[in-house]
Amino acid sequence: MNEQIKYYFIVNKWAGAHHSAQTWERLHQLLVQNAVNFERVVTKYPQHATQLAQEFADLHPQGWVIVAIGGDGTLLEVLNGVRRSKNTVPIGYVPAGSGNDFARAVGIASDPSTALQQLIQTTTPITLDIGAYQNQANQLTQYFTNNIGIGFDARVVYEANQGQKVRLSKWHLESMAYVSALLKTLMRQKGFPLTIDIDGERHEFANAFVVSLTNIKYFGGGVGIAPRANLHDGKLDVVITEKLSFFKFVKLFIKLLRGGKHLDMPDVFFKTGREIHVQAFENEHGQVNGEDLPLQAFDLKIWMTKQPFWFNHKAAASQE
Ligand SMILES: Nc1ncnc2c1ncn2[C@@H]1O[C@H](COP(=O)(O)OP(=O)(O)OP(=O)(O)O)[C@@H](O)[C@H]1O
Repeated sequence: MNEQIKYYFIVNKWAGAHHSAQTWERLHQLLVQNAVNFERVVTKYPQHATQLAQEFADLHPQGWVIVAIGGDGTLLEVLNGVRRSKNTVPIGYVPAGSGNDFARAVGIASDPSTALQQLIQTTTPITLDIGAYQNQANQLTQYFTNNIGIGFDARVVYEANQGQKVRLSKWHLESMAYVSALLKTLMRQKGFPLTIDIDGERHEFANAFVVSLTNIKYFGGGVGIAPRANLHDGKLDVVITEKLSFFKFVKLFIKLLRGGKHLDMPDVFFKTGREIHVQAFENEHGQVNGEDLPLQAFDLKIWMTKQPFWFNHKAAASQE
């Protein structure tokens, strides 16, 4: 434990289909038992974590770690707040969401109490790749730890978020919401025209369907879309498929679930790159870190940058 470090916990009690509130009660007890020096704040509305993180980072340039407690969406909000600050503050993360893909990718324990122990035993920050993007519609620079998706995966997120997830969570069946969203999207999502420039090389797709620009191996709660993703190489992994027949899609999905053999299929486009410009010319669903982006004709510039995080180095090294 680094005695000099203090922790500012930003708790999203709405994450994990509201189970995060109980998780925080357990974590709070552990913090008190371990005499950890901390403050905490609870988010009051969506995007509040961004404001809280920015304000705190502005006032506390040194000696603090800002810790997101929630899912990948809460981590995303905290990251964007920290990046808006004039100070560089390391980010910690305790997974308490439904998907928790970032934790899975970097080796943070899925059990929140164990993840908290890992956090408070950390002594120095680790710097990892993150993605930055600018939507040409608003020119605002935003950041992500996990991935951006356009089309299929984004629509699954959108469909799953249409209320069923929270309703089903009462019986711990939130994964059913994703299965139902997946089937619905498979039937409804059409292919769309897409142009992508990867480090200056142009690729065109008449019928894009799955478009994943990813910094980590997983999306959608543990689906290994990019098994070769590396958080130290300064590159994003780009995985694209066009609309396939139902049987080809099932074949792809099986390969995907069986450890990433899908990248070798001729129907799958895979490249890595540092600077990406992606344009979809029709209104499509989008997602970033599992959060809906408004339906739009996407025109995004994406590049890589670095962010200090606060977690166990050994766990991260095993992801290289
Ligand atoms: N007080 C609040 N009231 C309502 N929504 C909130 C509040 N605070 C945060 N949120 C929203 O909760 C949403 C869910 O967060 P998050 O993604 O962290 O959890 P999750 O969806 O359960 O997990 P995962 O993304 O890992 O599957 C985010 O969109 C966030 O903006």
